[in-house]
Amino acid sequence: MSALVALERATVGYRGRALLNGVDLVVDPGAFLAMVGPNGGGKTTVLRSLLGALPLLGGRLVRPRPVRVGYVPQRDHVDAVWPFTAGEVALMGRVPGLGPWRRPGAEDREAVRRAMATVGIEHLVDMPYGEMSGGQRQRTLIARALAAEPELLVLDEPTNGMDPAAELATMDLLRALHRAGGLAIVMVSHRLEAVANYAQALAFVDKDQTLFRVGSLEEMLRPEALGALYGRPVAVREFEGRRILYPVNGAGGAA
Ligand SMILES: Nc1ncnc2c1ncn2[C@@H]1O[C@H](COP(=O)(O)OP(=O)(O)OP(=O)(O)O)[C@@H](O)[C@H]1O
Repeated sequence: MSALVALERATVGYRGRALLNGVDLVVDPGAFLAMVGPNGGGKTTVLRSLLGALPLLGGRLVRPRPVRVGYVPQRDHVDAVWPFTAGEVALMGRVPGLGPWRRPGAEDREAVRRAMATVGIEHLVDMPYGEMSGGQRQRTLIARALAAEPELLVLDEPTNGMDPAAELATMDLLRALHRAGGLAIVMVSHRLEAVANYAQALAFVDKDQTLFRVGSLEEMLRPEALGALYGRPVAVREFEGRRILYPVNGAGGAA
């Protein structure tokens, strides 16, 4: 089965200045990949390069066929004073497929209703976006992306600034979406622990360490890979079925 999209030996950066070189990244149908790294480490830059939104400075972006992508931007980057209801925001996800001069029709409204029901906010369709909680806004933005009926859902820091309960609820929702429909998911997070119980593959990104490394969850949670990201020993333990990460001192005890 061919990849949905891939970067091959890519150099990513801005205005001729490379942030990272030699980036190899393959997104297969049904993948669940999380890109993790410190703030400013280059995660969004790699994501934008993968989506073709930022020209590569070297290497290749491979797109074997057109792929429908649903993009969920960072919540904080979406203006909360938009004078729109949740339903109207979600309907924006249909706009790229409408073509010029076509107004949304019954099919578009039905796609929006389905998307809002999928993320559990069908009852909030008439609520002003600006009056929603952070978690509700996140669901609205995910519904907007799902309304486009994507094969690949891309999310930039979907749990940023959320309390632990809202973070878990959002990650549970993404897992349910992934399991339900063979949807491929690529997401960015600066918190490894937020994604270590959900993603199937991880990419560690930190331009300051010239680090770009991608592998299966098991591979990337080994001490050696974690040490490369954090610059110190980090251990993973399972507690009540969930992985927990914590720094350890040289002797192997908790720091
Ligand atoms: N449009 C731009 N032009 C020039 N430099 C940029 C641009 N956007 C981001 N950068 C720089 O690229 C580097 C990586 O930024 P990027 O947003 O990719 O990091 P990130 O890992 O996604 O961070 P965060 O977790 O804070 O969103 C930063 O030093 C940033 O200042």
